[in-house]
Amino acid sequence: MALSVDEKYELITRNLHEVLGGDAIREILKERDLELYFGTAPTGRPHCGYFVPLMKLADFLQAGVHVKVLLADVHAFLDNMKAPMELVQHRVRYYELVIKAILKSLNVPIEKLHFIVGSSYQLKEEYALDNYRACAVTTEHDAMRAGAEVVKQVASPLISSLMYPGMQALDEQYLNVDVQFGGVDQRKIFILAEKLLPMMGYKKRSHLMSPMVPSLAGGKMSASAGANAKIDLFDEPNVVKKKVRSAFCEPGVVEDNGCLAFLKHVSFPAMKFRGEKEFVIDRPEKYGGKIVFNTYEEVEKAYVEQTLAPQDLKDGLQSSINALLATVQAELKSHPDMEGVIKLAYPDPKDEKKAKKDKKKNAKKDAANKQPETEKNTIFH
Ligand SMILES: N[C@@H](Cc1ccc(O)cc1)C(=O)O
Repeated sequence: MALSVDEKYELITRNLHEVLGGDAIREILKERDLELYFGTAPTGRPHCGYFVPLMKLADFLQAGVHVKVLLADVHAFLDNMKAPMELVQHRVRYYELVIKAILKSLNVPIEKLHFIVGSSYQLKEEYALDNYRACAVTTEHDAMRAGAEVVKQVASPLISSLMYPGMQALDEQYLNVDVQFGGVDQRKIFILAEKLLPMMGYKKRSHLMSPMVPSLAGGKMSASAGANAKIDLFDEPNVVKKKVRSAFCEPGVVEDNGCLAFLKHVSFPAMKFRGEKEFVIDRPEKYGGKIVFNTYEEVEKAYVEQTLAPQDLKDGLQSSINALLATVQAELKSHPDMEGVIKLAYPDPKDEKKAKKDKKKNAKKDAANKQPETEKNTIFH
């Protein structure tokens, strides 16, 4: 069934924290399909929090948007070498498989989904020159501010981390899109892009931002949340159960409640995509029996009125996460060499230690031919 412009706009912007340039999006939708990109720096290992932006990608695809996923390998390196160059190519592969598996599990059409690796165009002459042009009109102060919530903050910022925001802005031009989508943590970079591109003679793009969803431990879902709060995509059902059980979930309180947030931003939209109509909490008969909800709003209302207890909410949540993960895992495991991909992308720290030791040994051997390394890995100290 073809969607109207209003229906598309509603689907594209639902559950977002902020929309910049919504009018321009509407105008384009009247004429043609929207072109959008979402960039992700393959630094760590994606966990269940990753479902939040991906649910939005599902909305975009459902609304007929051409979605480009930028696997930002160069950015992963520029950000304080969060991912060393040797590892980043392997992580790019893992991220692509994960994103595809998740979107497939939601039954959304993926013909309009494309993956682009940053280094495939960011190393070309034209981009490099534009990057220098961007550097020539961006102050150190503005670059620092733009990256404050994205790039790792250190006492002596590296030039690479200052180049990061400007290059993210340039990507909008080089990926030839109408819109960039990301978490609201990207806001300052988006604002920089809205100023920088017109200064360089390029078109200003619209920006869509998803909210930062609290983790199951309460607080922003980020690398700083404890390991127990993060559910890995390969976690077994009993591990998921345990992690959800230990989640922070204050009775009757919606704020900072990672369980409710996950239900709102992931479980309910996922259910609809998968054609499941009801959210069922299988409460034992002696505690009142099964509870059925049709919308997230109903769950929230019951929770606030305290007719739904945290324990029961968690029970429903863990079974919904496990149902989602079951299809994602089946999809990922159907890859002929999933284990090999993971091993290369996330080498066992023990093997890494050994590799480092070997490297040191070798380095000592040819130390005679080499200049001495500085302690801090900087030029002046
Ligand atoms: N800044 C994004 C990654 C990204 C990199 C380059 C882009 O063009 C877009 C997004 C992040 O924090 O994950």
